[in-house]
Amino acid sequence: MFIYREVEIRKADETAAQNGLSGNALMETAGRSLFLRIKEILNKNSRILILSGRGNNGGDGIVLARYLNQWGYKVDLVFPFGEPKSDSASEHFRYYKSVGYSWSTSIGDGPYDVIIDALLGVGTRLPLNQSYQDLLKWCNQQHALKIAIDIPTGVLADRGEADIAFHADYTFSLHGFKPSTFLLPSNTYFGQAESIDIGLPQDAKWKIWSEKNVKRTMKKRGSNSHKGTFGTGLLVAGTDEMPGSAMLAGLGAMKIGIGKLVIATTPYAASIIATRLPEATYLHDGLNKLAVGTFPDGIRAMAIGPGLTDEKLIDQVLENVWEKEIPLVIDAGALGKREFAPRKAPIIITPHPGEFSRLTGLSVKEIEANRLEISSQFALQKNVIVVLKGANTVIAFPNGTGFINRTGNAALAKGGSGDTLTGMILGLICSESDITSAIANAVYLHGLCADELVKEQNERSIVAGDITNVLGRVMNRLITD
Ligand SMILES: NC(=O)C1=CN([C@@H]2O[C@H](COP(=O)(O)OP(=O)(O)OC[C@H]3O[C@@H](n4cnc5c(N)ncnc54)[C@H](O)[C@@H]3O)[C@@H](O)[C@H]2O)[C@@H](O)CC1
Ligand SMILES: Nc1ncnc2c1ncn2[C@@H]1O[C@H](COP(=O)(O)OP(=O)(O)O)[C@@H](O)[C@H]1O
Ligand SMILES: [K+]
Repeated sequence: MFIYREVEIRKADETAAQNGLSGNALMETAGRSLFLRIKEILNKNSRILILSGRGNNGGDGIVLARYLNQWGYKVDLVFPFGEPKSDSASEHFRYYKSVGYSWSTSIGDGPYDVIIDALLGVGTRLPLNQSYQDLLKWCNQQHALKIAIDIPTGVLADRGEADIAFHADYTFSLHGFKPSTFLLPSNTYFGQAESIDIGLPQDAKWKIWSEKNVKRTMKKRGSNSHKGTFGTGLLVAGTDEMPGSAMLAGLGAMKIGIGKLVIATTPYAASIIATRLPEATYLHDGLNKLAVGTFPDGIRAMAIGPGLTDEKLIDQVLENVWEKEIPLVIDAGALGKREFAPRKAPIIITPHPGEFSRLTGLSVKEIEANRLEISSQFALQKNVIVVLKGANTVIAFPNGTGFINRTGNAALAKGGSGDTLTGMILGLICSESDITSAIANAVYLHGLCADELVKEQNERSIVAGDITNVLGRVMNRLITD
């Protein structure tokens, strides 16, 4: 499942055209593929309205209308803003007319059972003028199944801004998803989003991390393995006031399969956590000890931040460990504004949008409307791996690639779920060899646990501590030989 920005889509079209696969041919494939998918959700007796714009999105609508006509569906093809003007759409319109199918520039008498929006696609520029807004308002008032081609008209391809937009039940995106499918507020207009293959090679920098990826990258442990195989992690977390953050992160790390875990925390926090997590060992007064240069032996990766508040000590600890060649997960209290000096081993930061706003100086609204691009830029500039949390968590790598995670739900919108994730990331970085898939799998499994939990109880009642209770069950379903 691939994600393409407008420029990448244009490049793919251009490359195809330069090498003999014309825009006209691509439009034919797009329209036919759309027909084959859409007919699965249509009824032969339905009255279908296709609203076509003047660009290539409208052209897809024309090809789709031709196939629907050909197969006996009742379809009205309407160009509310005039006849097509792009080359490929004009050619397809000529062919459409030549085979004798009807069309109009005004909408007929309703009611329609299905409205298909082929008005604007990736060429959209906002704002929409009044006549577009009026038409979209009318569409949204109709009691019809609403299907958008590529993106709902009124949203952009790459950014999340949207004012008035077509409120789709389904959006069928061509070649791959567009970033706005996962951004706010645009994603509220897509309904069920699906990607439609149009025969172009897939080489997206951004992908959706899927169950298939998890199954491919997480395997059963070898029978000869021992605790050393899965590494020792150092978790620097928790204070007297927030002992639970260290416990939740600790459970995350241990229950996802770390070999050994050392928790650097306060003696009071340790005394509480140890009753629930006797498997871990404890570095009493850990933050102070690490700040003066103590460091336990044999650590394979470290996470710092959950439940921590003392910025001075945290800065000191980070300075001391910066040169160590172990991956470093920086979360919560350790995510103050910092420079991220160059470092040999990977840095993983796990901000929620509020924390990322402080790190970048951008507003939360701006971040949500553009979370892929902003995380990607930050990852590139600072040479860090960014896990930007929230619905559709983004994982951005310094080489410009990235993943979107689609598991999880609002049950996670509760204190402590981020702490659990930090522990899970630490646990998989220690116990798996590939850091890229380790991070993505931790994020995926964290969300999947919440999806599992809401099958049995209301999302309001689920607490962060429940996540790791179902982690073993969820992993059993995914991890095979
Ligand atoms: N590789 C692919 O993915 C393919 C994409 N195709 C389709 O081509 C579409 C892109 O086509 P285009 O580049 O022609 O772009 P659009 O079909 O999105 O239309 C752009 C046209 O609408 C106008 N426009 C933009 N914003 C407007 C606004 N606010 N008010 C009024 N007019 C506005 C522009 O001036 C331009 O003339 C895709 O979304 C997809 O549907 C397919 O035809 C086949 C291949
Ligand atoms: N609506 C939601 N859908 C999916 N995931 C969510 C949602 N709300 C929160 N989450 C996830 O829950 C976690 C919350 O992290 P965070 O805000 O840091 O919590 P805390 O600091 O209290 O532990 C993140 O992994 C985030 O992606
Ligand atoms: K559209």
